[in-house]
Amino acid sequence: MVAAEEGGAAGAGPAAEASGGGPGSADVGLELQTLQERRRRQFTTQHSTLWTRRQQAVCVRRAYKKYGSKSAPNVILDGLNMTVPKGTIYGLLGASGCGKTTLLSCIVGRRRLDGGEIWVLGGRPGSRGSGVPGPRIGYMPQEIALYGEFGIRETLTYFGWLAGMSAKEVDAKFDFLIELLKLPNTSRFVKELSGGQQRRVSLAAALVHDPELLILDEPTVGVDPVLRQSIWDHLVSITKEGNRTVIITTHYIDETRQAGMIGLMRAGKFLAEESPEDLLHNHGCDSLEDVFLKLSKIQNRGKRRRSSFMQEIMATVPPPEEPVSFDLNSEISGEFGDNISLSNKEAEIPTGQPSDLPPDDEAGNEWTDMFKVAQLHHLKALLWKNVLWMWRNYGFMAFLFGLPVVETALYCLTIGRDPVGLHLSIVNHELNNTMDPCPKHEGCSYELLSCRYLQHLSKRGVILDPYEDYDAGLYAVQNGHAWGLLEFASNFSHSLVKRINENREAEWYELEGSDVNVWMDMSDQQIGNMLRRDMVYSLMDFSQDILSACDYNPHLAQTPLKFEKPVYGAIIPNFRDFAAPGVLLTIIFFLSVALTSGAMLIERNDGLLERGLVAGITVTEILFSHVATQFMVMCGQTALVLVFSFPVFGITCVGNMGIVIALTMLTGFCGMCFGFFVSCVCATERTATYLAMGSFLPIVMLCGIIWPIEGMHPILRYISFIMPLTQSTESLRTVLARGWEFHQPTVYFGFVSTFIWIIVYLTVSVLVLKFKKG
Ligand SMILES: Nc1ncnc2c1ncn2[C@@H]1O[C@H](COP(=O)(O)OP(=O)(O)OP(=O)(O)O)[C@@H](O)[C@H]1O
Repeated sequence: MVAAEEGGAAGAGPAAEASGGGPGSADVGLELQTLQERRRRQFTTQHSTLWTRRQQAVCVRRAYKKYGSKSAPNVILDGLNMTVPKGTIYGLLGASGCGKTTLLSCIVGRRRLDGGEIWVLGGRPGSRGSGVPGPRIGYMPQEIALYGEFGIRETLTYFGWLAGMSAKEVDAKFDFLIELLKLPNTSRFVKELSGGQQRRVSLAAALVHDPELLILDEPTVGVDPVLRQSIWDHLVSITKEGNRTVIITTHYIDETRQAGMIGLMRAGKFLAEESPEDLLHNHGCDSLEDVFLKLSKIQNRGKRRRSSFMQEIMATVPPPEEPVSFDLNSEISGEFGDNISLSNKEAEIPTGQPSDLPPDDEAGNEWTDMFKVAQLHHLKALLWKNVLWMWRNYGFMAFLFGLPVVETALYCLTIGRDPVGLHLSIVNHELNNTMDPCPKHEGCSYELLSCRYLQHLSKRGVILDPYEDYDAGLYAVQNGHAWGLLEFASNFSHSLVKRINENREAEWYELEGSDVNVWMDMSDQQIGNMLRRDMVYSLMDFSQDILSACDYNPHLAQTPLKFEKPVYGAIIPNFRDFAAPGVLLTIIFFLSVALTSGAMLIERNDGLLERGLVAGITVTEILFSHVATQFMVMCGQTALVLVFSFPVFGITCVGNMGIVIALTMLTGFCGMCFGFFVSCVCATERTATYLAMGSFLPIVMLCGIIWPIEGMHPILRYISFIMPLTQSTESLRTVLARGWEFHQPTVYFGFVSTFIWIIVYLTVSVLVLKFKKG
């Protein structure tokens, strides 16, 4: 209070003297000199060395960060300076949306600044050997970022293992944290806990490995005042010895009175960075909220020149009672005079030689970093977590194993079988336009040949509907009751005999009378072609039947084009066998896409991936763990698909089953990599779903799965050549239908192409994950 009054007097004095040039007594002169010296020191660029910056827990200098495009940037950090001395609790305060989370994510190395520099625990976040991200940090993000299907103990075990703790060490910490955070010691899943309890589990996960730097983004939301106090007490106790530091953001401004230092953030800068006592004292306020309001108002007015802004602040702030010595090692955020930071934090600067600082590497953007060897304890934690997640989501897993079976069965039961029960309208004038059934004719008879032909046609499963006349028969076709109309002339049998016997001498009316006029509904190509095929085959059967019955050589009825047994494939090819290779690979490929992208997006969108990355796991480790666990699932799916395709539904396979299995599994692996790629390039599940679904039909159409590539537009043929499933489909088809071995180029090219796609997807995914930060 005395200091404030003195400050007030001192603050008023110089201004008056400056304007009025008052009496020059020795005392006043000395005071003025002291004051000027203090101001000079406070607003002169501070000397900050690399050494001093690395001595802080966190040191941010001239941080600049924007979102959005260059033309319309949303500047979040605008030349911000921040200094968090070791062993302190640092309260980061500011209005919602001012950029606290952004700043924290830059500190933990998950976002990059667009300008300026950050030092965390003596190193640059993300640089080799800095330990940041890594177990030196405990990070509690704003979102819950926990696996809902895990229990509390499992959650802590996972994060403990990630930090390199043993199961015993986690167990030892478990009871303490349960007690500290008043968590229910039950086996209930995290998703079954209340919102506040979930946040406390999240806090426990950040505390479990006792990190050097704790970064807590709003840890006390939804926590009752008593518990909030015990959390603060714990934070105070862990920082007491000076080797643990806490940065905490909160919307309960007044709880930060217990912090060692407070940074008030607004409009991309700090309004002040002081201890709570100094803030209250220096600004003559009763609450930190008032200080914040006051400084905000000043900042608003401070659109004018910085010097006048500083003058105003100076007028409200008293000088320290003791003149302080100028220390080159002192380190305040306002080293460039941006922050209104008035206290000398000399006392908080650790002295002595720099202790075992990590190497001063540049942020790890090197290629080798991406593939650095995985750490065993990370892999252990990740694999355990993945398996546990699958175990807990057994409904989803049953679906993943059931779906390929259902899809394969559906394919085999629905595609490629000949349509049956098709109707044809028959107008037979040989029966005098009656609808009487045809009498049955056998042996060498030339009577009612139309009926004899129709007998052969109906043997092929076609349903023949007699109509009285042409109009009625055609009407049935036009209304979709029949797929075609066959009309026989009244002199059909007679004309046909003449046509055969008299051959070149036959009259034109005899030729016309022996024709069967056919009007087809060709709106369905498959049905139309199949009926035409049946009519032609029936005609051949009919001719051979008559010729045999009348002791002629039935060979006469055949066309001179004689199709021998095909070199490869069946005499009557089956569309199911043609499409099967592509369909099977598509099923395996897209199931793997769904599994991988789903699992990855769940992690990403719930902040779990982010949290894991801050805990120090690498992209390679995540990739490896997912590949390992999902590969097991994919193997199961592949086995089911192959068993149902070949032994159960009898899809033709004349080739080496080993090649079929290998190629199918490789394609599944390629699908996993595509799923990984989808989850990396898509921000949300919705965009990932659109991408996965959007890519389904183009892949199916372009890869020659439902129609031969030779029938495509010439330009698309080139595109098709490089599509992920084209070569593998061709390769599998060749193995299944031709029985070719691996040394044939068509076969091994399927493997090569799939392998290249795997490399492409993996490389892009790793690059995106590596570089897609803020
Ligand atoms: N990925 C992003 N892309 C674009 N803008 C973003 C992104 N992340 C944050 N922002 C914007 O940046 C600003 C700062 O966000 P940030 O989450 O850092 O604020 P905050 O201070 O943590 O807010 P709160 O206290 O509400 O959590 C906000 O306006 C937000 O909309």
